[in-house]
Amino acid sequence: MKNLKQSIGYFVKYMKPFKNSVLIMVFLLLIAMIAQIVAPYYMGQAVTSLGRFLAHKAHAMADFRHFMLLMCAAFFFQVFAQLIAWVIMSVFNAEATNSMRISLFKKLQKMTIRYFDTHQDGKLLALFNSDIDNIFNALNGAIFDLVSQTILFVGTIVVMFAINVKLALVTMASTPIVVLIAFSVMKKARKYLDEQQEDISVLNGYINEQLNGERIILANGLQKSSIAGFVKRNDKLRKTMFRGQFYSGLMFPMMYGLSMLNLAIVISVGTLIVVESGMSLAVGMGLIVTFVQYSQTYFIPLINLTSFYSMIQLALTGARRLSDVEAEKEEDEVSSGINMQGINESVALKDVHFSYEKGKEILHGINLTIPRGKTLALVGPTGSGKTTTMNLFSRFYDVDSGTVEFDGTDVRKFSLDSVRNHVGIVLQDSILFTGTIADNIRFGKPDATMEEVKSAAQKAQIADFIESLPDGYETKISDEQSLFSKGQKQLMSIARTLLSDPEFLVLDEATSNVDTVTEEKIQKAMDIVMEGRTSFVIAHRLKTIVNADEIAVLKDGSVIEQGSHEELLAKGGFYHNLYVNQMVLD
Ligand SMILES: Nc1ncnc2c1ncn2[C@@H]1O[C@H](COP(=O)(O)OP(=O)(O)OP(=O)(O)O)[C@@H](O)[C@H]1O
Repeated sequence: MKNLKQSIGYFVKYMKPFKNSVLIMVFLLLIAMIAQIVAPYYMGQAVTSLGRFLAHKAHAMADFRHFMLLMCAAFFFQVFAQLIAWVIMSVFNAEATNSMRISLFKKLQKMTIRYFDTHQDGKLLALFNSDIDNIFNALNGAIFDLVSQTILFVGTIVVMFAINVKLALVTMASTPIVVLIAFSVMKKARKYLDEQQEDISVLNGYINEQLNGERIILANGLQKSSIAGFVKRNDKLRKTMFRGQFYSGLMFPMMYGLSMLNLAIVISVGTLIVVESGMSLAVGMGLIVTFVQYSQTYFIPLINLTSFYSMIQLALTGARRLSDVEAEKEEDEVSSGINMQGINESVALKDVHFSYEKGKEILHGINLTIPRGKTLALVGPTGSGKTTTMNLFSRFYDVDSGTVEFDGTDVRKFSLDSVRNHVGIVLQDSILFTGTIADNIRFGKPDATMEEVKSAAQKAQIADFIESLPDGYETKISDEQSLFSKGQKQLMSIARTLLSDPEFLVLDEATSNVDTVTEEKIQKAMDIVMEGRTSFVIAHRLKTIVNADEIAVLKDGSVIEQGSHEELLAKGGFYHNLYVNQMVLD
């Protein structure tokens, strides 16, 4: 029930701006349904008039013509009003799902890094290509019918009672059985349709993860186990899909069968009632024809509503999942807080403790200070917490205790906007976006001139490579992203950073997997980008940081050694061993 309330709340939120259109649509459908409800009455009256005419009452012909005309007018209004209502609905449905899509994308842009770290990309994509699609389909197909069929259902009951109470009761006699059967089948269908959406999202997440890791799968010959993982998840989806569709599909034939049975009851019991009441043949015939029609218009809504059940259910599930995302915690308001002006003294971590999950501390009281214009390099074995430390500087995560300080002020006091404006990040796995190389380099400074772009590329040691491409700076990235090596991508990312000129640079160097020539280029580009700039570098190859002003060694979340390259070598400790081992490997 709570889920249903949540889903309906979501729909109400996105339908509110279109309430006038919805009201006009409901009004038009009301007209259409009234026309549909009165048509059988006119048809019955026409049959009665015809009966009278055949019984040699010549004046009844005029009545016959009159009722036939009214019946045709009713049909016309029904079709016309339905057509206009359909057009109006199509417009507001497209608009409503459009704003759902935009809101979802905007919301995702405000999410914390923690959210992305804990949600698979594929599952997030399923929100767009499965949940919103389901809502669109339901709005387009089912909502129109939900409104019109409800009006038709209620209207038919009212008119039936107005015409003949006994026959109305006969027509509705089977309703409790119908509702009981429908309710129990729907309950089952609902359970499996809910599961179906969850299974689609799990499968999407798996496909996305496996495709991203295709290189590793191929390299390790893991294709079989990858396929087995897919088959397992796909099989679960197949089963829930079958069950969901089976139970929701069961409704239509069952309801249709019941409607036929009901029709037989209306004709036979209705005939008895007509005969017993001593009506004239013409009136009796007209009445039976009218109620045969009403028995249909009474059952059609029930049949339609149940046949749209799965569509509506999928949309309700989608709405709940989307509203769950809307309720997720966002990053702090980007513009609230002090505006960071720049760095005059230092950037520091003071007694920082941090954990991703409660009770599993990753950093245990880190103290690091980077004076303005200096470079601090962080080295340490894998899993020691280097990336975690880096994430704290840009406030991707907040500390459990202690502080991250810029010029002695807690980073949480600054607006996120200004922190991110002053902190530049070059990641190990640099991402290039769709567009040209030039677009990618001017990413952080969209108004940069071509001269500035070229100069940044020059300093980042990537200009020669870019100029060797047939389209140079205008080379499109979309399809060729994979043509660039990890090192080349990082050099472009360094060029991007040079152009946006941040006061504080956080750099995760990518030299671990690149060839010697690229390594040298990265080294040179790093030296240029860090020159005179306050910088924090995660180093994988110690050769690249021998000139750093300060080197800190991180192990199991604690800084165990700190000093210049020479000091640390002289100490003969962990850093010394690390360095000697790497030199041997080189
Ligand atoms: N998003 C996360 N959620 C939970 N635990 C995490 C998350 N990211 C990292 N960890 C854990 O935190 C610890 C430190 O990881 P981190 O990535 O900071 O190490 P690292 O020194 O950068 O390693 P590497 O050199 O391999 O990149 C590891 O035990 C890791 O499993």
